[in-house]
Amino acid sequence: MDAVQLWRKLMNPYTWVWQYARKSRGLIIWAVVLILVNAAGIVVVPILSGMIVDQVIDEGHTDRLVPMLLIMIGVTLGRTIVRYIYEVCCEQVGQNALFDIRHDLFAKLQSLDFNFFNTVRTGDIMARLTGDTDAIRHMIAWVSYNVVECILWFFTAVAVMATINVPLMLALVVVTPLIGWLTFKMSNEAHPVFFEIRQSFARLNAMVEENISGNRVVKAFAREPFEIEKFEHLNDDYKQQNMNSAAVSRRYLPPLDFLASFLSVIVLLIGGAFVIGGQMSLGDLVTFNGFLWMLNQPMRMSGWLVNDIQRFSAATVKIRSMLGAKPAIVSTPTVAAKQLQGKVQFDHVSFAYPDAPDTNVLTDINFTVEPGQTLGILGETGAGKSTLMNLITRFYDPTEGHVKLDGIDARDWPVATLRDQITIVMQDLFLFSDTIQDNISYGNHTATPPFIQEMATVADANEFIAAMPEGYDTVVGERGVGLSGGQKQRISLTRALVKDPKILILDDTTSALDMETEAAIQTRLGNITNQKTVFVIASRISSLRHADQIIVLRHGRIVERGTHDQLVAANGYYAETYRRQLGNNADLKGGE
Ligand SMILES: Nc1ncnc2c1ncn2[C@@H]1O[C@H](COP(=O)(O)OP(=O)(O)OP(=O)(O)O)[C@@H](O)[C@H]1O
Repeated sequence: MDAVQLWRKLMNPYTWVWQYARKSRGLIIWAVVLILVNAAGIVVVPILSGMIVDQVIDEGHTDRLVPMLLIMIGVTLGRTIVRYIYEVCCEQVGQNALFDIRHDLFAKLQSLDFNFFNTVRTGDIMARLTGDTDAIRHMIAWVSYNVVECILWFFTAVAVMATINVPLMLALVVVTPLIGWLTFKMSNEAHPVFFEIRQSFARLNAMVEENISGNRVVKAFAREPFEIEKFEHLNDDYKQQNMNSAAVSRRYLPPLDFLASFLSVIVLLIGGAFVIGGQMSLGDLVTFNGFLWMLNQPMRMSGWLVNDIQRFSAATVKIRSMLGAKPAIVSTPTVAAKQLQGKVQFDHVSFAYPDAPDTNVLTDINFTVEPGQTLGILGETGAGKSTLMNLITRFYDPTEGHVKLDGIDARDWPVATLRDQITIVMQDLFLFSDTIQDNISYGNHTATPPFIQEMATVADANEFIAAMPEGYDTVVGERGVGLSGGQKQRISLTRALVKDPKILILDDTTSALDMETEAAIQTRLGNITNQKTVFVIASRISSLRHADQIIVLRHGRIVERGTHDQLVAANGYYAETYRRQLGNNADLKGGE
């Protein structure tokens, strides 16, 4: 790697963060000006201290004491105010940048598809949105001005000392390369440690997140001690990683401190000799002593600042990797957004999930559903039913063949058009922590209350919602805590119906309901869905029997297809399931 490449690599995190900070250029300019003013003011007190010794104490100009003291107080006060203002400016720049970074991260999250969420754990994502973004804010709001201050103080001190006594200044400065070398070594050692701390924090976060989401399973299996042990293990790892970082600091900070203290010794020894030899006044020695902390402070700070810079650098890697993640499904439409008619064709479609590319979950699927028709899908668990539906909404693209909507490949439609007009009621029911009303109107904010109630009646939800203490205004918890499985299913179905899609996919939507409720819903659904193309995945024949076509999936292939009567006559898996369910429940027979 040549010097230019190395420089680019080192500057990479800063050029990246500059995109976010540069919007606050005005504040940054103010901060820089004020930092310079502060650095200029910092020399006043040591210089005046020396002058007091020489002119007031030594030469007896006592009348100069009060003005000098007043100037010292005034400058110190002024510097305090100036420092306060630029600290506020830097914090503001940091918060502005943080706001935009969080915005971009969240927008990126919305653009990523199932492939990303299948592979990255929620806790890890949360760590990026919290700890990592804060490391960046800390860099802009605190580390940045401290680094500038340290550099300015150091060189100002060196410059002023050079005007007083060059040999003494050189004697002090000669120690600094050693300090630079120690700082550089510490930085090298700290970098991997900080990366590990960050990873460990993400693991801890992911575990806690999973524990909270899965708290019912934990309690049901009385596995709290196991969870605590698992947490302890990760907690211990996090502690250990932080201890490792502290160990690096512990190794380097004492020699750095020692070198800083050594500077006082140099001033006293060499400066003292100059004073005794008459080459320097006592006042100048006092001034030199006053400047020592301006050499000292940057050296002491440098170790900590390097730590913070490493943390910043590790955080940018993680954040940028998420911002750079590419969704597999991208909208590159060749047709304009328009109303779907509802025709769905699968043309020699095969599919394998990206994490298992050699295992076909669907193989050579062919069927056509005309607008307004209903397709019923039956199949054993894991046969590929949900996967089939995920291809219609373009949550995934087929590995082979074409999924066509109104005769056009799904990849040629704008993704937003597909998702807007195709609604899927998933098996994995999710309700937001919000009112039932807002959950139901999630896909259609303009839905009127009478329409919502009408759809809730179709889904057999109106009655139980109305009976709740606050009716449609009842707040349900994350994942619909406080509702039964069947109630959640009915609210999810209402939500889908309120969106009034052209294509409706029901993935085992009524499985938690009793047969009578399910049959009532089916009848009412039949009345309102004659203009829609409907896909029904179900394990109960009663939910499938009225479909225009039914397919049976096994190991990702269509093994039977036809109407209810044809399939019963064919005497295959469908007929066998039908007879078994018929034997178990005389109602089915009655429905014939
Ligand atoms: N994200 C994924 N990555 C890899 N394999 C997956 C993924 N999701 C599902 N599968 C696999 O694909 C196959 C089909 O799953 P799918 O959920 O489509 O079946 P299904 O017929 O809907 O089952 P069920 O009736 O249990 O819901 C299963 O073998 C499953 O393990």
